[in-house]
Amino acid sequence: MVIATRESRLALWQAEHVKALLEARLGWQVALLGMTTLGDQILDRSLSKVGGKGLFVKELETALLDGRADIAVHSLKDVPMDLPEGFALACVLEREDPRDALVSNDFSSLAELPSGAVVGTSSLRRLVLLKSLRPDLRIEPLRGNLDTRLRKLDEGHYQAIVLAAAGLKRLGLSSRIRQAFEPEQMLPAAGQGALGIEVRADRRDLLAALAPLAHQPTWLAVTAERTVSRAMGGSCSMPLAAFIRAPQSAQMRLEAAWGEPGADGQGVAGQPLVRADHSASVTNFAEAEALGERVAASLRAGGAVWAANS
Ligand SMILES: NCc1[nH]cc(CCC(=O)O)c1CC(=O)O
Repeated sequence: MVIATRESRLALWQAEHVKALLEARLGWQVALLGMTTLGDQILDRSLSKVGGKGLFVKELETALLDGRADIAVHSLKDVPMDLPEGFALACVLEREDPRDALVSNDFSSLAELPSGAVVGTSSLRRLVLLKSLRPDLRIEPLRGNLDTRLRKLDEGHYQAIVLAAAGLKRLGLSSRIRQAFEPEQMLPAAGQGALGIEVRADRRDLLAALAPLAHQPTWLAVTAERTVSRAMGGSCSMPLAAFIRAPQSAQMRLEAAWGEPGADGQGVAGQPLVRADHSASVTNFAEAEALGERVAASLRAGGAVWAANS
């Protein structure tokens, strides 16, 4: 069994995590195949300008196609809802911490940041959510893997940065989290904190073997969340948050938020976020997608539209 993985520390941790799971639960022998993707190479431009979702997964899928690897492990946040023809998600694992986290060397919360403070993030979602909480902040682009982003903070380019708590925790960097935002403050991205295992759709053997590893409530919840993303335009770089807090209940409440990034990437002053939320009993994928579609329709009715690369 070979796992194709990106070579960032986070991707390697995730691949090792799945390797250990497969060895313990299925008794398999697993090796890792490290690869560099386009998304890892392009560090100077915002992901929204270079193609967004899919950038991190294409090379891994090529390895699955030509048989160099059997499975690929992904952060679901980076994976488009509709995989390319011939690929399938074999399972989604139980979600870890879905929250965003503030990291700073000088301030212990968003509220403590002085007026006009520079906060690093290249996520349009984080930009619009931060701007709605603190319109006075200056948001500056911040790309690169976790270590790079932390280093740029430590070099003094930003007073604070915002990134996924899950990534920091996986790498043993929880001590750097000054504030973990609760979803009511900063709504997470569709799929944030959840890992998925991708295989070639014709690998029935793998689909069957991996099915027992699935965490069904997480899978249903992230399906609903990712349906909102697909319905709004499908790019991972939209100013969109979509999140289900308590997926263990048959009644799932899907919340979403949308903001206007503005031409200068600083948001549009005074413009409130478009918010939508609906609840439904979700016991299968069709119901999850229907819930996601309803929330997306409400966002659009509230004025949310995605003009790519605007
Ligand atoms: N876009 C990069 C990315 N993809 C997944 C995670 C975090 C881990 C996860 O969501 O499972 C991150 C880092 C970040 O957003 O700070």
